[in-house]
Amino acid sequence: MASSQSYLTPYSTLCNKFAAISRNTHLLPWIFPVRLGTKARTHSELKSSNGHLLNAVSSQDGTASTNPNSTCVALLAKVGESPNGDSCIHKVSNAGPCLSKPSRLPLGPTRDLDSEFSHFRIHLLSMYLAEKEIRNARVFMNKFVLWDRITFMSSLWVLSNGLAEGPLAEGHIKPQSVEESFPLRESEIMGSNLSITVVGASGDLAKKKIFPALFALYYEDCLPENFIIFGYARTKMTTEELRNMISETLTCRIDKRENCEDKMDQFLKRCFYHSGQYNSEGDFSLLDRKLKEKEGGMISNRLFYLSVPPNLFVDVVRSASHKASSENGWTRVIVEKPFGRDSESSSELTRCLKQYLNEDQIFRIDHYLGKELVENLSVLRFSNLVFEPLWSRNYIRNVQLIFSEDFGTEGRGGYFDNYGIIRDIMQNHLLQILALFAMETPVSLDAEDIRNEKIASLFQKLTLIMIQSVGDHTKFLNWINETIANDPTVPNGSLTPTFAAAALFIANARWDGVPFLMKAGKALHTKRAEIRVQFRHVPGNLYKRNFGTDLDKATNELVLRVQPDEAIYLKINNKVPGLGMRLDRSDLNLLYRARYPREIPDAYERLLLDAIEGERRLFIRSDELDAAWALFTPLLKELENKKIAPELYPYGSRGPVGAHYLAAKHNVRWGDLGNED
Ligand SMILES: NC(=O)C1=CN([C@@H]2O[C@H](COP(=O)(O)OP(=O)(O)OC[C@H]3O[C@@H](n4cnc5c(N)ncnc54)[C@H](OP(=O)(O)O)[C@@H]3O)[C@@H](O)[C@H]2O)C=CC1
Ligand SMILES: O=C1O[C@H](COP(=O)(O)O)[C@@H](O)[C@H](O)[C@H]1O
Repeated sequence: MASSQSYLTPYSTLCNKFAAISRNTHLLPWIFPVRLGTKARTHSELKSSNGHLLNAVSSQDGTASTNPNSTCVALLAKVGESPNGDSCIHKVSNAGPCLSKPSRLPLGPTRDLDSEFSHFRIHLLSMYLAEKEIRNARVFMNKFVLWDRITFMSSLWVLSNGLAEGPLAEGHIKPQSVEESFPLRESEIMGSNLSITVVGASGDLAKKKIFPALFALYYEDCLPENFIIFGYARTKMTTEELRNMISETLTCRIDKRENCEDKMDQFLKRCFYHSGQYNSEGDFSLLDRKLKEKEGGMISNRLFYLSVPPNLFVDVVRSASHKASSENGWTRVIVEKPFGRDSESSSELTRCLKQYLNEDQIFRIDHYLGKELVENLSVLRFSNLVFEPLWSRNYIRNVQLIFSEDFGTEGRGGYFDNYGIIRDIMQNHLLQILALFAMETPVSLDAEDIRNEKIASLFQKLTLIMIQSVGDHTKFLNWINETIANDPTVPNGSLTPTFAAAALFIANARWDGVPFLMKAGKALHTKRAEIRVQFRHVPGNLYKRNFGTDLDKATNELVLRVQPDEAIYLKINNKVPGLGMRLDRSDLNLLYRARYPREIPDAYERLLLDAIEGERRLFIRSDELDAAWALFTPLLKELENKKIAPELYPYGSRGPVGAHYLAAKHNVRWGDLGNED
């Protein structure tokens, strides 16, 4: 290694190069895919990662040591400095004027640059590069966890532009296994503040779901130490009134535990209110001022939750992005559905949002993806040997996705009449579940790999098959219940369906010919969401005669009950104990409340936490959304253009009988009709 001078001189010139990277927009696409792969970490893992890293450095230059601090000391000695122990890492971390404002570096809101450990690593890497030891630098970098490599690749780009070789090709970066990454929770990075603004704070969803979910996250210590929550809406309200409003809906779900009341008080103290118009940049500017006051000069990361009707999304995003974006941290926006009414309006919405936001700032929520059992689908499939081999047309006869609610459009008739059950439930919640159920194995669990797989292996190959039910035109089961007709918020003569059923097929090798049936309805006899997988008959079944004539009854069925009372059970045939040979259908039953006594977090908790941590896996990417609309738009247009009148079904019933015709046409019997269900 060279003298201290030779390290330091070129290092200082690198500052300008770092500053210049923001103008090198061609670098961003290169850095971007890697950034998407970042994972959150815990503080202790960061520390251990730091040790790992230092060991990697030391093994490079022969100063092998298992102690990060001594490695640090040894390295610094080479540049003529002699700090000791813990102070070493801090000293090196803070070195270099160009790194004093790391979050302004071109990577934008990446968490790693906020960390002093990253500064340290950049510094060390720059030593190698300054010595034109590009090979060593590469080896060094390859030892890093993915998270670190974001920092390093950006440095390498800049440095290699100005130093030894040309820009590094992507191929130089060795893929890192998932196991090797050490997630760091953003909240644990020092000196940053998280500000969450709930836009539409006076509304139903905010009260019912968003504030309670935020409180639950706070209770579980999942929010960063420094966070504030602002409610924003037109309604005139004081902060005190907002707190009173929220406190009415916060459940001490964990009330069996201690401190719930205290925690609630502490949580409410972090909540504030600002009243403003949704399209007023002036009002968002005032919000920005209040946010800054509370953020107290820390790096600010800002999350906006758009809990307002969709026609307000663009106004809010425009005003917020112009006037209330974070200046030194990240800004993210959670958007609630509906994302348009059809392909055209959805693309238009995406186009408008993207005038103000990048795709990676937009978190389109589909709260069904945050439900425990839906999240578990991939685990069940990909980490159990017994299921994946059966997961195809060879063994599966049909798949059923069932959603029912035992209440009608009450209170949301205005919204619902404009959308209907197909847009409200099928095009998003059920289709997303179908995609996760049927996709091919993704390359990794990375958000982009999963979403790519959903698109590539599935959406492009799906066809929606409909059924004729009434006359020549009604190709979709399309029912309306009595209450929508009587709901005062629904215009007279509404043709909006509250019940629908559909059959879909996937034209690929795995699923060819397997019907995927969906049915969704409001005002039915029960509230339930489930996935039912009916397996084929046992060929040449020795016990055939024990089942009578109805062989369907004897097939295995796997049920994932998403709600209520989460469960996974497998219906099997079993011998009834005794001297005779009587067979019985029994369940191998994993009832969550029996197995896991801890309460299951609400979907909104999981999704909010993911958005805070920048994890996109459970959010809808714009191309997924386009594909979902492309599937449903022609059908919706046909229904609406032809003004096909839905048939009535009684409130509280099991829904229209036509759903059975649809199933029968595809040799399917709905699984939710059996006695045991
Ligand atoms: N509620 C639910 O269960 C679910 C809701 N969603 C979606 O979440 C979002 C929010 O839902 P929800 O809370 O029910 O919606 P609300 O209808 O309650 O609207 C939220 C807030 O937006 C403001 N607002 C409502 N209508 C208008 C309007 N025409 N012009 C200007 N401001 C208006 C009101 O605040 P103020 O008057 O104070 O400004 C209201 O409190 C919507 O996009 C909805 O589709 C998605 C899934 C479930
Ligand atoms: O998105 C929606 O979901 C709810 C049902 O959600 P759940 O978590 O209670 O099952 C539905 O009532 C609403 O119409 C729809 O917009």
